[in-house]
Amino acid sequence: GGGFGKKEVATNINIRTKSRPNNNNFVYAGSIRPHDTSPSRIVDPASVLSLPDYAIDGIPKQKSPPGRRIEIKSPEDIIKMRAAGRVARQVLDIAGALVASEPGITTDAIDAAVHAACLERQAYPSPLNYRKFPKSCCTSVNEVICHGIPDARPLQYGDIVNIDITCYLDGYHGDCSEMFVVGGKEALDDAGRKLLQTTYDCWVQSMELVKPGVNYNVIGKCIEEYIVPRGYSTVKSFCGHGIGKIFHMSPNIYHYTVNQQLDTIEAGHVFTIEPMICEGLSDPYMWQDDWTATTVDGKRSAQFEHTLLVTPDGVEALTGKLEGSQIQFWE
Ligand SMILES: O=C(NO)c1ccnc2c1ccn2Cc1ccccc1
Ligand SMILES: [Co+2]
Ligand SMILES: [Co+2]
Ligand SMILES: [Co+2]
Repeated sequence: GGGFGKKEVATNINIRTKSRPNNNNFVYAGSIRPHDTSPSRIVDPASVLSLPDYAIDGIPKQKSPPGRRIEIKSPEDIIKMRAAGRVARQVLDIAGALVASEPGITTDAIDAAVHAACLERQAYPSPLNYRKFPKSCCTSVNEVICHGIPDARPLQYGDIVNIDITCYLDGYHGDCSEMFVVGGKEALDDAGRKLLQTTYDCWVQSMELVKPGVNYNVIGKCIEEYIVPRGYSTVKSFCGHGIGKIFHMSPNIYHYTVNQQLDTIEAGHVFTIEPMICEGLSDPYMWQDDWTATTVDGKRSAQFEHTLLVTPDGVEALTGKLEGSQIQFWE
């Protein structure tokens, strides 16, 4: 407020280019290093259909349904979540096309394109200022497990990068991510191809199990039993999550075997499955920025994510690929 015509802008986080904290004795596990981040992008509230409750102060306020109850979406909720999921998919496709068409593009430039693509669709880029996160998407390269911050680092030939998009459209979030290979399949070593193929396959198999009446624990069991015999590990510190009007809500979705009965999957539940699969150890190692999680051993990690709606006879990926979506070599 205040001032004539001064627009209240979403995000009041620091607006200076921030050189990343990097006191010299921090030991990095792999070869990725933090690069400078650009000033946080702003959102004019008039340009989006609605703002999430954390947009100004960074603090999510809506609470999940009481207890660990899992929300059953109404028909109106579902219509709006399909729209949010479709927008998230469109934005992810735009980001992926940039990786293919602009060799050497920085992850910050990808973030700028994602930010613009969200606003063009009157959607708010959900990660922006969510618990003070400084950017509009996550870009996680090679040994970065998740929540990589878009910055001035140019993508390099042979990098694998997860781009994680969440869009808030007209009151509902849609959340999806996918891997991209800088330079395409020929730029990637055989071990990298195997990592991506195995991660994709365990993810698809776990989604195919989703239908009413099944226990949530089948998801993690399926993932872990598929990847461990193939020599990989699955990250336990970050989960999939319920999603709707709230970015993260119950239930937690575990990507590993939990030896106990969890809740039962029911029609109308909406949640993400987003396994993070590692070549080596799956323990996260936090950078000094408190966001970026890498593997402890510097080996690579891969992730895919869909927002899923449980239907009476199975499951629907609300962020599923569309007519124009690029099909990747592992699909
Ligand atoms: O579901 C997610 N991606 O699929 C997801 C979960 C939690 N926080 C997230 C995301 C994406 C971006 N942030 C922002 C952030 C907030 C606090 C710590 C680190 C990152
Ligand atoms: Co550099
Ligand atoms: Co996501
Ligand atoms: Co998610």
